[in-house]
Amino acid sequence: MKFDVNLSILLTDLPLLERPAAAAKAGFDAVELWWPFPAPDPGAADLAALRQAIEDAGVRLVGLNFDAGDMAAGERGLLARPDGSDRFRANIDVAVRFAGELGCGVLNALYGNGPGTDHALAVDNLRRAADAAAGIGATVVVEALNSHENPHYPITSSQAAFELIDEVDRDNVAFLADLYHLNRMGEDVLALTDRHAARFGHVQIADDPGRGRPGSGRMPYAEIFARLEAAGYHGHVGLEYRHEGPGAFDWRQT
Ligand SMILES: O=C(O)C(=O)CO
Repeated sequence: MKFDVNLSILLTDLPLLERPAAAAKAGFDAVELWWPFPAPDPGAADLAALRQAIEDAGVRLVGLNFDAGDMAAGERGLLARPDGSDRFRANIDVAVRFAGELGCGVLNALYGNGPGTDHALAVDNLRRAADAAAGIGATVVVEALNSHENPHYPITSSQAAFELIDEVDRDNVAFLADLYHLNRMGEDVLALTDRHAARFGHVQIADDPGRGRPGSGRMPYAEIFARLEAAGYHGHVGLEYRHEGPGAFDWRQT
């Protein structure tokens, strides 16, 4: 498997611009990020500084979330939010350009919390994002989150995500299989992988319970990786778990 480090949830004891080099030092050649800025367009200087940090570290950016609002405050996307849609649209070209400059082929568009989400707006915004991403040969992915931690997020199953993706009807829109969220929702992630890996545009992992590193919970990750390979998944697997202190990546040696 090809693993990448999510720099928005791991290595967060370091300033953002030091995290790509820390990921490289830990033995990785790829990273992913939630939109790391408080605005849809932070300006050329901030974008250039982040790009430089990634390039200097010698890692590839393989996944980037579009601006999803204030994640720390609990927001989970802008696609379907009438009060966030303008912000999402202002971010589309900025995020796609940044991804294009770094050769990043996956952009994640989170739906947005209810109440008051507008499904037709989400479909329209996803089409706009997909059409922009097509210009750099990238895929836009749709993610299901677990409702225990995200009680207001409407897309909480692979089925709901597949339906949205089908409705958007663009070749470059796929499923982000976050196996932690799906497992927490009681989905059989092994069966899902066997049946639907061809629809996976990206995979993210954490163990359940706890959202820690593989081995900290009860998910059968050795089997999951074997099944992803057997099902022909060739993309990256993003490490999107929480870990404090040393040993965040020790499980890879076992
Ligand atoms: O908010 C989360 O938990 C995510 O996985 C976002 O990508």
